[in-house]
Amino acid sequence: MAPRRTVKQEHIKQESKPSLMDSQPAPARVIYWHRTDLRLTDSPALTTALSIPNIESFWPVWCFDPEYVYRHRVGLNRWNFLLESMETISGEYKRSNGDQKLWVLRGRPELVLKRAWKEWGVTHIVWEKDSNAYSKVRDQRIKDLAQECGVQVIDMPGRHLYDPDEVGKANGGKPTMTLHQWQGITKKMGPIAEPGQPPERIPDPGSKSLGVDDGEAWGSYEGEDLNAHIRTGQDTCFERLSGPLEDPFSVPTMAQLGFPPATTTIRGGTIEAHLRLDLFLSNPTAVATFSKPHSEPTSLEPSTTLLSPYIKFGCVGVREIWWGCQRVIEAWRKKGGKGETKEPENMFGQLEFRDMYACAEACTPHFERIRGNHVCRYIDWALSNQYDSTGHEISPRPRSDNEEAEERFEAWREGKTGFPWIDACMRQLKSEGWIHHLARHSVACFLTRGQCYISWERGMEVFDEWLIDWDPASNPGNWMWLSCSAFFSQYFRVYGLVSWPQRTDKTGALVRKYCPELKDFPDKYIYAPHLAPQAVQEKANCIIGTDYPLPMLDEQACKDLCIARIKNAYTLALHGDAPEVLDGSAEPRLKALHEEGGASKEKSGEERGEERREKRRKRNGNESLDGFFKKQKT
Ligand SMILES: Cc1cc2nc3c(=O)[nH]c(=O)nc-3n(C[C@H](O)[C@H](O)[C@H](O)COP(=O)(O)OP(=O)(O)OC[C@H]3O[C@@H](n4cnc5c(N)ncnc54)[C@H](O)[C@@H]3O)c2cc1C
Repeated sequence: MAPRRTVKQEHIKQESKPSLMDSQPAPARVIYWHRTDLRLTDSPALTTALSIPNIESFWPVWCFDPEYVYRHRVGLNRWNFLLESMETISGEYKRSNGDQKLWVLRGRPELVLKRAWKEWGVTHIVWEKDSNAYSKVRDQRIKDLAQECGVQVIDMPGRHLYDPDEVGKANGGKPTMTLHQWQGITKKMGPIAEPGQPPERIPDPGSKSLGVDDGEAWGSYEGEDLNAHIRTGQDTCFERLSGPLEDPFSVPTMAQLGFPPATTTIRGGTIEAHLRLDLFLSNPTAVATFSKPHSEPTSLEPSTTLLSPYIKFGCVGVREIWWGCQRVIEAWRKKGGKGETKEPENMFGQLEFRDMYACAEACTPHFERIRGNHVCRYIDWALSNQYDSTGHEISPRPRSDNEEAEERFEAWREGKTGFPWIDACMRQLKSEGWIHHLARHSVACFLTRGQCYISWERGMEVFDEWLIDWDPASNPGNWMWLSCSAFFSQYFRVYGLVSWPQRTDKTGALVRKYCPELKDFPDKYIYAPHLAPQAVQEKANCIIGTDYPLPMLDEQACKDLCIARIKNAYTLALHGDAPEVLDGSAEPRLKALHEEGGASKEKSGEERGEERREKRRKRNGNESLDGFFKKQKT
């Protein structure tokens, strides 16, 4: 086992001034600002906050930010998960100290924090650092404000195995584009820190009031409410900074936000997170032999850990998972366990992928779109973002004149493509807020390079809204991977819409659950009901074309067309920051290539490379993650 590395404490400047009376540092009044770190365990930032000398008062705070509430599309399931996670940690605080809770301040962080600093005489604010672009801008605003107000800021990494900014620096400011590259860099950065001990007792809060707090525009928001379409009731969330008079500083409810109940069965919070982690760790063989490519996207019960929503909201620390797996596997080895899986398939590989994307995002401007994104290949997808002559995205987005693409996109989103595997995955996503990784592969491949040739930006937005585990690095990163825009280039490997799900479930259980109109079809036709004879359709009480859609496109013909076009885009070899992409001349050039059809006749570098890799794999008998994909029929 790697040597224990403890959390560095040098961020705490010991500059709390000694009082004149004695050598004690001046009393510290500390706000711990929770963001997506809703846990008390494995939190270097919280540990640091609690080790500030001579704490007189301590407030764990959450800023309910109107920017997040209105400016970011968030589905009901993610809202619900967030609120449950906030309630749970509030309860944890209360259990540690009856006077404590999560102090929820409703309004813009720069307004409500400033108010709290002033009213509560705050000396320090501490938070877990985020590396994504949005958080960096927000955090800098708060840092500047804190400096003006004489409040000391401490921000500590802790969300990832390694600080993505530091990994990026060690990589010369460049994004990590392969796991191998990320591993090479982090190997030199020392072992992954072990999770620290959770706090024993939380100090008392000082004042429990912020004085008169209504009448101010704490939660004012000028822009369009992007969640208006899911609000069914009145939104009263921001009426007062400290929430309802009868329950001050409480966690908002779905009803106060004007939302109806969520549909997901996935419960939020750190208790649930640890139960789930313990359950996974309780089966050492499963931990040691975990193999992502061999998990089952068709399974009704998740065949992977389903820890992602908890990791997203920080209900569990990544180091707890990492070291939990290490310990279980070591004990299993000692007992003679055999057949251990390796990176990237195993659980360590999964957590490393997350870190790899975080570093890529931290080092890539405009990671979430094509234009201006230097790691993303330019492909002339349908329904790409539209920009005006000054380079600003046109908003609200005009409907494209490519009606066919608009209709296909809508059908994909609503689970009405006529391909039961795709439809079941999309309906599960909408209803549960989570789908298996390989289900994500299937629907993303289908929408982009597989059949529809629609921009990954559109698919990513739908995931942004519906995933509970939405992550600003992993979501665009994986969409670029799946669309062969970055990270992965074997665009000729396309998931079969029937053969792929059949690999792990010939009976179509997931389809029967999420597309109940198909539930009485025999197994033979469950993934392609349009091929069933009329009599079979009648017996199943479902006429294809009436009760369930006909396939919206020809799978094979569209696949061939996509491959040919993407090959042309690879030949053109432009990325999102190329002058031709920025000035709009790339599109006609690529369209001309499609019309000539020339490039597609020759084998591309990727295809030739793939042939070489395949030969090597055959020689070595080695099954990599990609090798596994190759095995399935396309
Ligand atoms: C198109 C697409 C979009 C995705 N969007 C997101 C997203 O917004 N947020 C997100 O957390 N994951 C995303 N993923 C990655 C992955 O699908 C999920 O992390 C995983 O399915 C979560 O389930 P789990 O916790 O059971 O995973 P497990 O297999 O049990 O893995 C454990 C943890 O490792 C991490 N992880 C595993 N695979 C990946 C991966 N490929 N990329 C990044 N992290 C990974 C996650 O934190 C996950 O919880 C996306 C994948 C695709 C193909």
